[in-house]
Amino acid sequence: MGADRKPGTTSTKSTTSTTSTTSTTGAGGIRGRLVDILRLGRLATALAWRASPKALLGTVLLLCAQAASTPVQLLLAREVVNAVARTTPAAHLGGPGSAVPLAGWIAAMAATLALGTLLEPFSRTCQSLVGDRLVGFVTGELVRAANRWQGLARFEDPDFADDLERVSSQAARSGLEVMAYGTRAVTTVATLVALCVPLVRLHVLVPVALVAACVPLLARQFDFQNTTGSRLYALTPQARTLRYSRDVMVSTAEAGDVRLFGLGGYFRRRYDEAFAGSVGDLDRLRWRLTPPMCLSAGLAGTAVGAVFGYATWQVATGRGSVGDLVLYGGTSAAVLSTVTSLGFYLGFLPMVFAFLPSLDRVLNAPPDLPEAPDPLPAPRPIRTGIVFEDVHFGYPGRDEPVLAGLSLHLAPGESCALVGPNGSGKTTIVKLLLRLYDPTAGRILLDGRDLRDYDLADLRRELGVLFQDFVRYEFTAADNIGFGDLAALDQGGDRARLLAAAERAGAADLLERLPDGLDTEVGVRFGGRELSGGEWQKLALARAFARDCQVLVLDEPTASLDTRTEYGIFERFAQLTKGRTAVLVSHRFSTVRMADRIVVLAAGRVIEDGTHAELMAAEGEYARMYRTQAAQYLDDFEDLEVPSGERR
Ligand SMILES: Nc1ncnc2c1ncn2[C@@H]1O[C@H](COP(=O)(O)OP(=O)(O)OP(=O)(O)O)[C@@H](O)[C@H]1O
Repeated sequence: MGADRKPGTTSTKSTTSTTSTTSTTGAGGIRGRLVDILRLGRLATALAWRASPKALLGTVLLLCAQAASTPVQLLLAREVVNAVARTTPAAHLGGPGSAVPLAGWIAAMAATLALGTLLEPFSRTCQSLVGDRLVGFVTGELVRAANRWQGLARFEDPDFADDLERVSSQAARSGLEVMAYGTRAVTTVATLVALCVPLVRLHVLVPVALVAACVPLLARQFDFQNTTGSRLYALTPQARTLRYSRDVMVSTAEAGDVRLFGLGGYFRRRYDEAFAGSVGDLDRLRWRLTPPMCLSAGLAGTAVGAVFGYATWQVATGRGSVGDLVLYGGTSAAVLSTVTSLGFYLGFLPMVFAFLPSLDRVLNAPPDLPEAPDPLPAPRPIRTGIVFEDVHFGYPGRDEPVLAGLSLHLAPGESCALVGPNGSGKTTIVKLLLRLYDPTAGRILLDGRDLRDYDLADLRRELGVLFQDFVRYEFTAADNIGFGDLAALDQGGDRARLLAAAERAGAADLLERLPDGLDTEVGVRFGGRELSGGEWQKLALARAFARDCQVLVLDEPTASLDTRTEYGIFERFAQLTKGRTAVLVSHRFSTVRMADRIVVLAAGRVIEDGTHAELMAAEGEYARMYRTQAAQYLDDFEDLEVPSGERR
């Protein structure tokens, strides 16, 4: 689990490991940790710089200017007070005379104050600009990285899901935070030194004692930020659970179910419990860290009071001006607040650095499927077909195999239906054929060469697919079909091609009914026209048909179609799959019968293989399943006068 991974470490297991990262634990020790921090700092600043160089530069400069303003203001305050004192009967309290008149000091003081106040909104604006651009930039990089992962395993890895959660929740802005908190920490140290200089005039031990008294507070501040940051990191899996519980309650997809079953209150309670668990944990930690922080704050405050008392005594005994009193009092108070801020900024950095490795792992994750060094183009035409050769497969993170020694040959141009009980491995075979996973053992050959030898993008261009859980793109109907072949959309919209694909999928009548035909926005998310389940499936089927491919994979292609539409596809199936190798997965025997050949699976193995007639004659598992299927449904289907030449 992600929680077990130490914050700040960049080494990780399996698919999420990166070649560029180094472990920060073990032999490397502190040196390794420092090297890692430097590398991560470089990554973060490079991202922030690439997102918005001007705004980032502006932010850093403004933060430096803001840091300089406090000591300058205190020095000017001293001069103003002294100048005022010199105009009173107690002129000696104003110290030695100055060439600059009182008005000059007041103007300088007012200008510095105004400038300090003015800088703040500018600084905030610049930080917001960098922050927004950085989130956009990092999201762009994330999408780019995600496009390099061509398989599914990484998306199903909970560790990686935690990393993605961290990237979206915390790490996206980390480039800005490293820059902003890093700059603030450095400038705060500079401010601290600048504040200590005038205090030396009071007594050389004063700044030393004051800083020493503030160090415990600095340490406690750092500890508070650092510890809560680490705990937040460890709570990522809970954060994901929370997000899921929230999404279930507010998403359109689950809205009907949640209302019908009255699950709103139940999910609310689950959310509240999970939230209370996470927040309670953080609360306890914060309360535990607060008393030592109070004690150290008390010590630091006492030290400031002591400095002020000492300065007052000095002035009262004629060893300083009233301006000095303002300067020393203000400076010692400023030292305290500066140290507090320094602890805060320094404490924030480990938290930022804890989340940064997730960003690093996600952005630099290597391709998840091995790529051939010299990949072959996909064969055109396919000559000998597809062979599953003693294929074994188990999903990552699951012990039991799904396929155990599956062997199967799909001849070119042949249509093959996979049937079998739920969980027998039909969809898994399809996913392996599409190379969404690689077999654990054995090979899948296309024209005698392992699928892994081919250029993946080229291979996938030859695969048209309709997934069982097909995607409903809430764009236009044209987009839903054209996503099957982007060229049909890119070329200013090859409408004829889109319409032809719709026609093949039995979606022509649907397009006629839509108010703007192909240009109708579908789905309610953006106020488009909602479609029925079957209508969505027709568009998804059209998407599969839109691709000029040699292999067609249809997983439950008719599950939501009405009998007549299914029958229409049945009638034209031979023509639709002409010249293509087709793999059909279905529980509907009316669909299964469209195929030239039927392969029956059980527990990841082929138990029967033949045509419908052969398997019926064999009186085996297929015949039994066929007869068990709802007789009424089959009767309805057969009533639709199937031309004898079409039925296999
Ligand atoms: N992404 C996954 N991660 C882990 N296990 C999975 C995953 N997908 C499927 N499985 C498991 O693999 C087995 C085979 O699933 P598969 O989807 O291939 O079956 P199927 O024959 O297509 O089933 P159905 O008829 O219900 O669609 C099931 O036991 C399932 O729990």
